[in-house]
Amino acid sequence: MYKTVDDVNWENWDPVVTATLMFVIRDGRILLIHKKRGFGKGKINGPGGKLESGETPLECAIRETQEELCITPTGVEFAGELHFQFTDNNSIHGYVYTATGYEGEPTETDEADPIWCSIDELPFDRMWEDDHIWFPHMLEGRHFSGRFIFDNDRMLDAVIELD
Ligand SMILES: CNc1ncnc2c1ncn2[C@@H]1O[C@H](COP(=O)(O)OP(=O)(O)OP(=O)(O)O)[C@@H](O)[C@H]1O
Repeated sequence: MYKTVDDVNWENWDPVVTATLMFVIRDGRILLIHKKRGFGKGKINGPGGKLESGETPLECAIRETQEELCITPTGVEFAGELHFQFTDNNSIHGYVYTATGYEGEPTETDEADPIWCSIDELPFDRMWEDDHIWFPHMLEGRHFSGRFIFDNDRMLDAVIELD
């Protein structure tokens, strides 16, 4: 049973899922989604999802943003990595990207509803519990690597490293 980040053998950690997140940030605002289905349904997050075979995390992040919001992000940069170990043995390795712009118009799809938020008023109470730990670093443009233990929706422990 995982309780703390130190309970995981990170050297040999073999995540069940590799996934991505993309955050378009411009003019003091960030483009988030209300996730309508799948893992994290009902929460506010960035567009993103699971890696498909043969795809790089960057390609996945762009594709998922196209699929979920009908936009193509531009000015994309790597922001950080997230390592989630769940008590039920699920585990997710997440790659986070930022973008400075996009082509197209953010549009609601079956998976997601676009929401523009001021970076000063983020809806952390409706987001995953880890987000408030690494969002400030992402918004400052610092690279981060986070390790987290979750029991379902509840975060049990967190460690964040900065470059
Ligand atoms: C535990 N704390 C967490 N904090 C922040 N973000 C988290 C997260 N845990 C998962 N995520 C993200 O949530 C998306 C799941 O989406 P996703 O893999 O697409 O799930 P979904 O069930 O919809 O699958 P498909 O759409 O069928 O691929 C994916 O971007 C992933 O990075």
